[in-house]
Amino acid sequence: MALEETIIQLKHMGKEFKTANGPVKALDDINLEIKRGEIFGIIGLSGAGKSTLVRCINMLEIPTSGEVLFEGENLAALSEAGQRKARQSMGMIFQQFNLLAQRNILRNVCFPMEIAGVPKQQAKARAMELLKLVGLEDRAKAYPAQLSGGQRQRVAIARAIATNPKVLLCDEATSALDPNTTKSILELIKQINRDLGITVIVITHEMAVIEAICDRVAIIDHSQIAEFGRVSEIFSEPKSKIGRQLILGDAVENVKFDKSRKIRITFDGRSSMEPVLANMILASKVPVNILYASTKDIGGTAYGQMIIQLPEDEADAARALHYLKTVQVPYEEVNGDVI
Ligand SMILES: Nc1ncnc2c1ncn2[C@@H]1O[C@H](COP(=O)(O)OP(=O)(O)OP(=O)(O)O)[C@@H](O)[C@H]1O
Repeated sequence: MALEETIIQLKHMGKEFKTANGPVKALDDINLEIKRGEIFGIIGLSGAGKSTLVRCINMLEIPTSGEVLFEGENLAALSEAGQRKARQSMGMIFQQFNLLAQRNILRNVCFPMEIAGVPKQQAKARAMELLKLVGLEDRAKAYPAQLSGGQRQRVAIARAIATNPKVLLCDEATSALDPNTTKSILELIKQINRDLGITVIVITHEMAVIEAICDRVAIIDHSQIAEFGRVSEIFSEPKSKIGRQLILGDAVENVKFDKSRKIRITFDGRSSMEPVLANMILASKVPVNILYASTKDIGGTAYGQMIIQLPEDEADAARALHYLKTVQVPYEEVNGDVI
């Protein structure tokens, strides 16, 4: 699918909360464009402003500055009916599922359709279809308490897409789930994006979630966007400090290196690690020391960084560097302050 058309645009958006202890700036000058049909990730540490961002997108919060455009229209300037329509175009799922405990799961899925005025029988038939889509058609009469966490999130997904939204907002939707269940829920979200063409916005503090399903990602830190771009690009070469911490791990900051000459090799998905290292050793004719490595395998290719101690002999070091240049593996010399 060509991801050219912008569905949501945030323009200089800011949000400040007034509290007893003075104003709290939750978001500051946020600029983002989300394309129709993509899976867009927003990642950041706790308190960075992720939830506020998503709540501004679906109008649960009103930004205190800037604009949110949905399909080119400023949400704040829409009539009440227009805002209702826009809100119905965005389904949302949460970490704690937020199902109605007194309703069985069929009636949970029917709920947004009831609010939208869909006739009862029609709503029921659609809810059954959706329960089938999420693999729970045989549990229609069960109550939320009788389901596992993963099953509850499946019901929440069915409910969120019941009114045919254009966007699905997922706020830490897998944070309460174990790794296997997380995987299956992410697969379901990906399937919904692919088969129904629903744009997905994923809010998470977990890199693994971004790696698993997102096309592009924005890293948010202290209320601002630190960097954004394609997941493969950000993962191979995070430019912001928070990006490097989230992607490469912060351990490298705490490693003490000696005074020897060192390089950082960046694996950006074009090269796989083992042949590069083996051939570099062959080229320099001396073993090299790996001082630090933080690499990930994303879709079969290597991303991340390695810090290597160069051979003491200048000529050996030059041969090793020459090899890296020849095979176009990016590297840079680093000193004591390696991050
Ligand atoms: N209703 C509110 N009133 C006052 N301050 C708020 C409110 N909502 C959020 N904040 C503050 O705004 C900042 C951003 O919070 P937000 O919940 O958006 O972060 P987050 O990245 O989603 O974090 P978490 O992952 O912990 O939920 C925090 O400092 C938070 O305390």
